[in-house]
Amino acid sequence: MAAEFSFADEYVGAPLPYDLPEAIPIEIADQIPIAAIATASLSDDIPVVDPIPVAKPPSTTSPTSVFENSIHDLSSELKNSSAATSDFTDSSFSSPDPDPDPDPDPDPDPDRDADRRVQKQHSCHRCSKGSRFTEKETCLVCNAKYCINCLLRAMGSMPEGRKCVSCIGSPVEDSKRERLGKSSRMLRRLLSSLEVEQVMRAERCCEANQLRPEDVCVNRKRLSPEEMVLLQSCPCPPQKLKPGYYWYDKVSGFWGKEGHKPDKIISPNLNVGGSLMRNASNGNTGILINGREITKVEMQMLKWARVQCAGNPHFWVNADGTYQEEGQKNIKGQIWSRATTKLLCSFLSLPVPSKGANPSGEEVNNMLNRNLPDYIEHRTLQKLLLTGFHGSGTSTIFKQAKFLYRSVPFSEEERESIKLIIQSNIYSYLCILLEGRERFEEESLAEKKKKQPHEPSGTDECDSVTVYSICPRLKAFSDWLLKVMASGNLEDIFPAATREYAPTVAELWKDPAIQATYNRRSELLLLPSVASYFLERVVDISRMEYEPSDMDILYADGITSSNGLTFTDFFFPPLPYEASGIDGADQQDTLLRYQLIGLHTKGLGENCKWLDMFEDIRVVIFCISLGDYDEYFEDASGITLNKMMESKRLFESMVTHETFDQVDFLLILNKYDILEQKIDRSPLTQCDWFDDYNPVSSRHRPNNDRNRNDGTTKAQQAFHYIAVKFKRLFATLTGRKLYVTSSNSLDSDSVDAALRYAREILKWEEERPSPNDFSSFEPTTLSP
Ligand SMILES: Nc1nc2c(ncn2[C@@H]2O[C@H](COP(=O)(O)OP(=O)(O)OP(=O)(O)O)[C@@H](O)[C@H]2O)c(=O)[nH]1
Ligand SMILES: [Mg+2]
Repeated sequence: MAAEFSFADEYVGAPLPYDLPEAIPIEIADQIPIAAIATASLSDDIPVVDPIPVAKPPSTTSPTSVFENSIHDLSSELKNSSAATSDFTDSSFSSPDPDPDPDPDPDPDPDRDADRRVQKQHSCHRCSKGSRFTEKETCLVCNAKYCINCLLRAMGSMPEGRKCVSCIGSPVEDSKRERLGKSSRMLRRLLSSLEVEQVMRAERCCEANQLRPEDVCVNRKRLSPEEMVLLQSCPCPPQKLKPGYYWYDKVSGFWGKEGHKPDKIISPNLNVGGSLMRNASNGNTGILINGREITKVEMQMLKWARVQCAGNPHFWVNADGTYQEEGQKNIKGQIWSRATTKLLCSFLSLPVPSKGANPSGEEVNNMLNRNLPDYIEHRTLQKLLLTGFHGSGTSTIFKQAKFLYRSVPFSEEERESIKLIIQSNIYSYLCILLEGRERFEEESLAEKKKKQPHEPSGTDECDSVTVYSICPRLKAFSDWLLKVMASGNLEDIFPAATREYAPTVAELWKDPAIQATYNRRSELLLLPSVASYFLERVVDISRMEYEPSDMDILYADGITSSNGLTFTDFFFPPLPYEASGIDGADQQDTLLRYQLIGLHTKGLGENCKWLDMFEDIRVVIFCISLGDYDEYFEDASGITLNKMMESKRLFESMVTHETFDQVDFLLILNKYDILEQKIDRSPLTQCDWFDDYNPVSSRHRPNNDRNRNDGTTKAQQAFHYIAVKFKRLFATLTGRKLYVTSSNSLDSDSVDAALRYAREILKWEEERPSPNDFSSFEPTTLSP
């Protein structure tokens, strides 16, 4: 070893030998020509990356043979290990080639001397130059070594880390997994630190370099990709998992290699692998824990823990260590209750529950805070894009999602800014009302005049008063406020002055003229329905110490980021009935995280050009207000348009956008409550697109009463009609099926149901047969 150090010290400044063998004979080290080392130093013109993949270097360990060998080692280990494995006859495991070609590149010259063989073995795979002492980088798959001049040509941009181009996509040798993500000196010389970081990240996180689920067998069943994710991302996963055969006791969380005593306690209740076998750990004590015959050391541990073992009892042991005998209902004790038991376990090399373990299974509720490996994170994050026409309720749905699924829906900072928005919104609402009042006053005066054109105007004052008139003091305040708003200078008086004026605003709001104006709110196109909710409490809301309630936040308008994009990550907590008996599929659901991306139409750009950004969206949730059918707005050029028609236009451009040509759409027909309120007085045919609406109706029955023929209400009929209209439109435009649901986004349960429906759609999509699979039938019904 001393020789190695002196060797390295001698060549300070030159590249140090890479992969220096444990013991280098000093004579060889002394013979290395300095020139040979110099060739390994970084040349100024780093070779341009060769885009054409180089031929896969011949190797004594091809990717498959490497992998097969590890399986082979494993099965032979298991075969030898115990009688328990002798009946392991899973024929689905391909038996590895017992004698893989020992040398696919046989030496043509059997007389070549040992030094030359060593030289070839250690020279660069591409240029054949260099010796074992020149710095080289090794392919993680085939072991080919490359010198600094050839590395980039051989490995390209390294999308999966250090692999020859021809090895990309192949699994890495298990023994090399420890090396993943640990950069080498050569790489740091060739690439910038940012590039090195990127390559290392790719090496660590790309899917091809992960342990393959089918290489891990739990309770004699190979894992599926989902089971693998579940296992690796649970709160107490088996650390440093390698290919192999394992047993897992789901009830207690005990985990071990087949034929061996337990060596870990992992999270219980994971639905992975098959059923636990009695002989899983090759025990021969006659004592059973959760159906597995325990080993002698475990029996010893039980005895020390004062668990009565006479008569070979069969125990049920829970994750918290409590145990009971099979067939008996009472808990007999707790294995870990005595401090000495844990000590003895470490003495016997038996696992004890880890501090972080949460035996109650509460971890399911804490999934959001997990630290998932990037590749799992990526695989388990489902993106849902939420958008819709202005005022359709997307922000309300978004806020509901935060309230429903986030433990801290809004930070202190967010609440503070929402508070200011609410306080200033009040003045916007009031101004809409004041403008409306002026308009209505003028109209009614004109009408008055029209009715009595020839009457003598002796009582001037009386003539100029209408139900929309306000007293001079309030009129002066109104004029001043409208002027401030028109000049866009609300910020100048807000919030200080507005606090002062809160009592005047309250007085105005209560004034009969404003109330009369408010009664005609359907004519005030810009007045949101929540105006009265806030105006009622203007004095309270305007106070400095006002803190918006959840309801206030939900109702508040205008909480949208400047670029029109907001997002929130969440997972669906199990519903009460799900939590009691989470089955396999549902357990995997709780693992999936969702990202709700709220996109305001103003962020879409012309012709929805920014939609290209959303290519990894799984479901588009398009929101339409059911109340829009008889509502209008003025576009930029002053043309009055029907809101439902505009919603339809936006819907058409979204569903036909090429980014979403494979993406499922969920249409939320929102504001169902408003439809219920107005359908009786305002026919659906007000919207041109619905002019053929002809519901089966019972004339003498009120809105919410059941229709005599089929038991549906008017609102339900209208909803069905609109849903089918959109389904047909979608089918015509895309040839696909549209999912539709109704909601009232002010009601959290309704939003929860709608978003869970989006989750169902994702599940169906995953189960959906590929287009080539003609054996299954895809329903094409248009009914919602
Ligand atoms: N009655 C009723 N009101 C709703 C419902 N959903 C939303 N609103 C109200 O409708 C108004 C508009 O809702 P938002 O969620 O702000 O709509 P949006 O799609 O974000 O609209 P913009 O961001 O302004 O384009 C708000 O005042 C909401 O409180 C609903 O289901 N029923
Ligand atoms: Mg919004």
